[in-house]
Amino acid sequence: MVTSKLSRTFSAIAFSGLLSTALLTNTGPARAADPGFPEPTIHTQQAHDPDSDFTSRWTRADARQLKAMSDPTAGPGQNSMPTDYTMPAVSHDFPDMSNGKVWAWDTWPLTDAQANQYSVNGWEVAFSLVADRSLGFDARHVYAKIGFFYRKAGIPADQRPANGGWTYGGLVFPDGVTGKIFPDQSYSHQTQWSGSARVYPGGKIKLFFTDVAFYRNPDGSDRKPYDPEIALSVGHIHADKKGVSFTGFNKVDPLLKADGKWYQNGDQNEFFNFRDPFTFEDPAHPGKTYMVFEGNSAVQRGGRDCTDDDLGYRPGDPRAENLKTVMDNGAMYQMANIGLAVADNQSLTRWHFLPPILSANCVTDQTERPQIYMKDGKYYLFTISHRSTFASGIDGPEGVYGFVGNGIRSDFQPVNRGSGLALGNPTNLNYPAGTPFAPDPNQTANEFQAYSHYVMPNGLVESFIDAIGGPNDLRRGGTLAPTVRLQIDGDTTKVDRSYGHDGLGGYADLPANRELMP
Ligand SMILES: OC[C@H]1O[C@H](OC[C@H]2O[C@H](O[C@]3(CO)O[C@H](CO)[C@@H](O)[C@@H]3O)[C@H](O)[C@@H](O)[C@@H]2O)[C@H](O)[C@@H](O)[C@H]1O
Repeated sequence: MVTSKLSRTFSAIAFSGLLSTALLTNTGPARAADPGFPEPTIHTQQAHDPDSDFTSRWTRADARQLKAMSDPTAGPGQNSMPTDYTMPAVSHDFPDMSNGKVWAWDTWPLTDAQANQYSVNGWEVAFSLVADRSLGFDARHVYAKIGFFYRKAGIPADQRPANGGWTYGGLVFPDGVTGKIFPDQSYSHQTQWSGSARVYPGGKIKLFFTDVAFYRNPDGSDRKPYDPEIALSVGHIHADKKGVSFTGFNKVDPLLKADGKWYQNGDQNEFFNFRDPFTFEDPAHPGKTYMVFEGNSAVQRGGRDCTDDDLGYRPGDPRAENLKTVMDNGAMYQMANIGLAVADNQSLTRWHFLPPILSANCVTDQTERPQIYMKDGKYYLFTISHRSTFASGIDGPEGVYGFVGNGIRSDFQPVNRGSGLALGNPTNLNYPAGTPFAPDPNQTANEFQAYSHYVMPNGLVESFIDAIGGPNDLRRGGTLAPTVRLQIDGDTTKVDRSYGHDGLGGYADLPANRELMP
């Protein structure tokens, strides 16, 4: 499981000439029947009580639309995915926001519970997972800490330095604060994973994050079982002429641990996913605070637990797959879900689980950094997923997947022709992962250019650069990518190519839309 994605990628660069013979289709649920691909599942978008046990499904019939809408005639060096849903190519000479100080990846701005982004006394603030540059980039997850960056607010992106003008402010937590929630503190590594930061009048900040301990195997071997808990720490922001600093963050409250009932735990699967809390208030349920997070369906790893509903084919669809065959091919190892929890008190220190709002059984194993985004009365559930975590028989690019409904618990409709793809890296789905992709002569691969996207107000999307280039000119990122803009409208989203330069805005641009003067 610790295989480096890039090593997998480049060992997979084998031009096997797997040009799909499938026909190109490009319409949504109402399209004419296509001989190669199924119709997507019908989703009503209907809202359900958040406390109910209705879980929407991202089905295989939905996810097969990803391939259905890819261009089977696109050859090596071409993107087969529609450009409306593809992030424009990032150039190989990208700037570094920390000027070589740290690797930076998952990033979240300072927001309130409605996802408004705040500048504080004239400074914009972003939290990022960071790791020392002496570590290899792929080793970063085990050593991640939450750091922060700040920059002057109100400067247009094209008037800032190329790297966005950020100052690296250091780590958020004093040494030894996190990790204490684990009763057995014999871990070999303690690390901090993603979350969200909510600001309150006066500058109080509630930082929700994933507290993680990695334990050494008894035989000393490399693979380490791990233990993640969703946690809260409270601090204060200080911002003066010189810059930004924090106090507090010297205590951690454990909030949620995977329960094995709705959310898979380590007894069921040592590779389970449980992390990335995103809290929000829902205008439809005043006085309550909810949280979405990444989880897995609570089944025993490898159990044959997918159902015909997870496949989601319309009755009589001749392109439907056989459930037994799907599981014989191993798809039941991919059992992602998106969880929901609700706070039991105003200070947000006590929470309880509700059933998941989305499952992706036999579709993908990871629905990471989920977030709820509200626009025009609609509720969008955005999440990120990797090409490598899709189940056997499903293929899609690294990037953002979106689902639209009419409440936080809805029969969510995957956006864009039922596929769910909102913003993918340039990828040719007709070729194995890692097949060189050359949108311009200076680049050889962009399939892993960006990841861990977060959708900000006005449809702006930030992400970090993972890797650009091929085996001969590979450059790892560890810094934020150019911001892009999505036009979000009903059940469609589209990359706004009039934003920035052909759709690519400033590097690391996370503009505040509100000001806080504590
Ligand atoms: O089971 C333990 C594994 O832990 C590592 O990987 C964790 C995941 O890291 C990424 O997830 C995010 C999104 O970028 O990054 C944060 C951690 O750095 C996390 O909060 C986010 O969800 C990857 O995107 C995801 O695929 C990984 O599973 C490690 O890499 C593995 O080798 C295991 O040890």
